[in-house]
Amino acid sequence: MASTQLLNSSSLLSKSSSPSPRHHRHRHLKPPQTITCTATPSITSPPLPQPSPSLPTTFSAKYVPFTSISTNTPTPESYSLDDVVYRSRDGGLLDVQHDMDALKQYDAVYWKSLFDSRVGTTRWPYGSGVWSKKEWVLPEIDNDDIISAFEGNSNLFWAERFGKKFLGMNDLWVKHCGISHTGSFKDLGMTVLVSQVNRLRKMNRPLVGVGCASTGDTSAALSAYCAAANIPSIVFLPANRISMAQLVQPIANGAFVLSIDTDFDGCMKLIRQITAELPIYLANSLNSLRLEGQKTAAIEILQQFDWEVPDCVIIPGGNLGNIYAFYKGFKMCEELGLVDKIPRLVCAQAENANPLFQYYRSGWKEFKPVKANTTFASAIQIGDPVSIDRAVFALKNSNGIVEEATEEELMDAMALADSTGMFICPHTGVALSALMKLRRNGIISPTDRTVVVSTAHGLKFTQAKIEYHSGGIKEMDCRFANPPDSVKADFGLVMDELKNFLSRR
Ligand SMILES: Cc1ncc(COP(=O)(O)O)c(C=O)c1O
Ligand SMILES: N[C@@H](CCOP(=O)(O)O)C(=O)O
Repeated sequence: MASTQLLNSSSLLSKSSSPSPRHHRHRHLKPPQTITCTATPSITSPPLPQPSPSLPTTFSAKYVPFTSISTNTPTPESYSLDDVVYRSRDGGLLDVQHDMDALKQYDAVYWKSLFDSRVGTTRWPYGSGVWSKKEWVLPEIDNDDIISAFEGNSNLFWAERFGKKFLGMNDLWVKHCGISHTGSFKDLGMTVLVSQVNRLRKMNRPLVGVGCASTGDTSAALSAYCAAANIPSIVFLPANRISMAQLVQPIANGAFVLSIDTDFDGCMKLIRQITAELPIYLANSLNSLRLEGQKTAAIEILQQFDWEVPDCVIIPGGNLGNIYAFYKGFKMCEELGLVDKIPRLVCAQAENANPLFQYYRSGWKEFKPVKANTTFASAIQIGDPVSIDRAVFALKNSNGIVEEATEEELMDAMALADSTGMFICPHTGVALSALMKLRRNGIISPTDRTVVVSTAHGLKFTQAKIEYHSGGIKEMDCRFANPPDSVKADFGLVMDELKNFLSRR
């Protein structure tokens, strides 16, 4: 039932049968103010500042070795975003570096006004929460090459009841990145990556498809965006380790799906080897393009708070790209003067897959990959995260914290959140458990403005919820289970049940 609901609600799928969802109407029209090949800032509303003719009208970005960012050392090594490259010459990570000098020519008021003016519009592609920040994301792409489902602009939910009831907090927020086209935050990165592949294929670059290893969400996003762009997608899934709802997504979207008898880390190793051999573009977050889209969620949070910076942001971590993406989004806002500080970042891991937590607890002495054990937070069952260096950098530079959650803690937290009207995924349960611990030990105070990043839709994880609420999980009390009562179709018996229920309230 969960998967049916998700598939029915996907606007990507309905696109082919119904050619004119509201935001596609303008796609091939060029309204006077639309930016085309260059990223000329364009503003027409009277109160918005106009770029002066003497200021730059194009922006650019390139790949540089991540170490040049983390050590703040200029490097001659760089690559065009049109190159197919995932690693620096010495085998390290890459990062997308924007021409900050050009961006700094415009003041903070300009950027805030520009971004705010695009929220909720139907103007292609700026109505997307990602592409509303195009100049900071992928400035040089032609608008017609963009593959978007108007992702982003997700609800920043005031978790009033959860905060007050369980934590004594009045300023707790949940950023629902999972309420999205394919049901997770991966849409934010995938629109950027697939758009760039679309551009490269139009430039006749010999890319036969796009591939990823996945614990479920990356593959769902990849296959949907590729289907929309008519680009072949190839996904490697760890056999029997992802939810049925996640498995059916790439299948339905026409991906070539290999269910492989290994764990995620094994699939990741294989896809890296395959993409080194074949002209298949790598879609995992090792590819730094993905993080450019994901970082917009951080910018969006600031925008939703009228550019006030929250005290703390808690993010569940697996392959560890997202924690860096959030850091990058916040940092860019600080560097360009939109805010004057960044929030404290917390990365939350499942105890059963906690290599970052162990590294943190050792005082950052030595990183050791782990064999990730089964966890209800199956999308973060990852023992050898590719973005470990990015995550450590983000945490060290944000006074960051790493926390972990046991299976019982994460499932209880999920059940408690659901009981206050949310319907979250187990990964968000991990983040909420971390928050509960940090509140208990006083690191987060009752008045701290705190944002928990919810990464996937709860409907993808109904099986975990069913097991919890039926109380059938080994060695777990399932304290907050709410199983249905069975009763015969008899007025008196139904009345008895109801009286019983009401007397307990
Ligand atoms: C639902 C969900 N939450 C959290 C994560 C963790 O994100 P990251 O791998 O960027 O740390 C993932 C994927 O790994 C995910 O699918
Ligand atoms: N949770 C992820 C794991 C892969 O992460 P990625 O961000 O590197 O693609 C998934 O859904 O597959």
